[in-house]
Amino acid sequence: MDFYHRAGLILDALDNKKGSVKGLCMAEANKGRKVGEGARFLKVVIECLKYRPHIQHLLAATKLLAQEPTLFVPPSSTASVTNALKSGSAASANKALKTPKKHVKAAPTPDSLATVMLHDLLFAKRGLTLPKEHKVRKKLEKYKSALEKENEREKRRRKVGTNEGLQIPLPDKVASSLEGIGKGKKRAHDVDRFAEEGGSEGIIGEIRWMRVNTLRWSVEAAVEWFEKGGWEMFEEVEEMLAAAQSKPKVFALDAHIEPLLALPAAVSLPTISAYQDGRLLAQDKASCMPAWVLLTPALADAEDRAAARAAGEIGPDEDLPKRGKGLRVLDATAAPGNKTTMAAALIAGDEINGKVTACERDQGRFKVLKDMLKRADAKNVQPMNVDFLSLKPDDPKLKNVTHLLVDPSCSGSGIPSRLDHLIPSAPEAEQLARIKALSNFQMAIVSHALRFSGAVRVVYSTCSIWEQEDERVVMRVLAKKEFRDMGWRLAPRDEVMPTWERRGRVAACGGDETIADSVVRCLPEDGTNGFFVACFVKDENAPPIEAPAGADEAAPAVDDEAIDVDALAVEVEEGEAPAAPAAAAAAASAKSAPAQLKKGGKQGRKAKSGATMAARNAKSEVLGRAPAPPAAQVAAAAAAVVAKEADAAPKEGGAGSGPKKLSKKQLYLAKKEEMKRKKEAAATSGADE
Ligand SMILES: C[S@@+](CC[C@H](N)C(=O)[O-])C[C@H]1O[C@@H](n2cnc3c(N)ncnc32)[C@H](O)[C@@H]1O
Repeated sequence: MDFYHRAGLILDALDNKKGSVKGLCMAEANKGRKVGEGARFLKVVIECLKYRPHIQHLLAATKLLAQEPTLFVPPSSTASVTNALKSGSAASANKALKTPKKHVKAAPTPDSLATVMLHDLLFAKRGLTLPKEHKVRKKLEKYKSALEKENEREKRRRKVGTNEGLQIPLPDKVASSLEGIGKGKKRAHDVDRFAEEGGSEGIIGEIRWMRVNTLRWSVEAAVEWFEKGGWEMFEEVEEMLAAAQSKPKVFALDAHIEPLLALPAAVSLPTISAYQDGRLLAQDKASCMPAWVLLTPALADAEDRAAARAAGEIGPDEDLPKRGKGLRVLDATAAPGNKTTMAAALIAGDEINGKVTACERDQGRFKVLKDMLKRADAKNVQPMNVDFLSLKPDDPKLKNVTHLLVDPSCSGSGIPSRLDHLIPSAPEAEQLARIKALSNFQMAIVSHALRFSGAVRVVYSTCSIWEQEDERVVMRVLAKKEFRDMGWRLAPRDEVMPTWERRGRVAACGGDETIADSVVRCLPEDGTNGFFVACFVKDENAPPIEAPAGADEAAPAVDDEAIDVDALAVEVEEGEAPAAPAAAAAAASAKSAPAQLKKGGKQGRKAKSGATMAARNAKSEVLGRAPAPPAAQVAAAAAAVVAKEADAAPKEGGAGSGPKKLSKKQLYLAKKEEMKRKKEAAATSGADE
């Protein structure tokens, strides 16, 4: 009965807009820590939501709740007293009152509990999972034939042949992304992880994004592993998608983010052993952007240093950070840990010797974060179950924190697979009030990050498509004299995914095109979740920037200091969304999609990184391709620098000479290309003969 109560509680929480389907199922499962429970809740709750209007009809038609007022009232709960009193049953109210306090548990409403139980009674293959002698079961069985009769009547009335016809239909893509939940389990806890990640993370439209966890593996090893397993690699995601029509085992390297691979969405995660053991992680491309943007300059510097060391220009240990003196990242809002583990992977290793401090306020989600750290083998992360806002930005222990990730709770309006259409939406005014409250909360979190004494780079991101949570938060920051006086400004486009075409909305930036161009937007038509990324950089030596025109106008007239963040605590869980106000949603998706997946959208890191750009050019070279147009435009300046550097470099043989040392990946690609050429040559000569 406990499972039914808890599933009923999830339905109640959904009715009260306390979170997303997935978020609430996982939160409830985390309370019990029973392996596989998250997936079980998710499956049952989704099924109940699909049947809910029909079950409501059955309850009304059979008058079940009125005839059995205490049947769905759990005895040992305070709520049971209220519910029992409401139902008019003195006996059950008395019983509830006598229950000792220590056993008091939250109780689902009779309506939600009845929905879950009727679902199992009528529609689940296994039927009700209660012992045959259980009182509730015995009573419900008495109503079964009346309920089934009404069910058949309803099928005839609605002209549907099967029970499935009585459900609220799910869009194909959403339905297929949920199909694998609970199936193909190798180890029982994989089922929960799959439920957590499989529904939304990593799978967008036709693509399943997988990040190579470089804490456990390398991109080269991953490529080799896939190819050995009979998978064909494609240079471009679009080509891979075209090939996927006829071949299931295809993959591509992402054009913008190095450790990212694209696979066809139809690929089943539980069948990929490298996913099972944490060498591959399911993570949407957009969700990889914040850590990438935060750390690319540091990575480029590290590559420069490594190249100089390899060339003998600096000593083997020179410029290496001393023990404990590496880069310090703070992830302000970390669970479930996608961005934390990515940041940890990017800065691991001697050259950067980086560490991440990961804050998570929510206890249940903190457990999820710790699981993820274990799975990713992220030993360079210190997780803290703490409210980020309670940390002192001038705490001497945190003075080495230079880079911060700020990915606060948001409306989640950018996530297409959230099943929002299964839940009745709140009135528009209520939705707008919630978005405004979220925007204030986000402003409070990002403001707190900017106050950290050592901070020089702060990336702000949301999986929302609403301007109030995106550009307008940025505009509020830029409007604040306090931050401008500290030297904060927006990082320019060439540091923030320069070759990603979809940028911020100009109107939301008070008409300032430079600001809009400095930030990144993503939409599902780009092959990602809806997402937003902005990067603030501090330059204490440069004169403070001016407040941008329109900044005050764009800023809601709410003082971010006066927010009761705790009051929002439940409302702002990850991925929780008010349904999109229709007009805004339509406007967002009507915007034409840039060709993000097209050839050559290569992400240039910092232009000054000759080594990094050289790596990219070399990759194009070994594959026998000229850089394709969009990348070429943006990378032209950087490529020129590289070409100049290459020209200026002493020729082979001299000290520190020769072409830049090829990275493992370049070597791998070169080797591969050579083999391909040999094969082709052999084939051609054979044909010639
Ligand atoms: C959008 S999620 C973060 C997702 C995460 N960055 C990732 O990529 O996996 C926001 C998280 O912030 C947490 N959170 C919200 N307010 C917080 C606060 N004041 N301090 C610490 N964590 C907070 C929420 O509990 C939630 O887990």
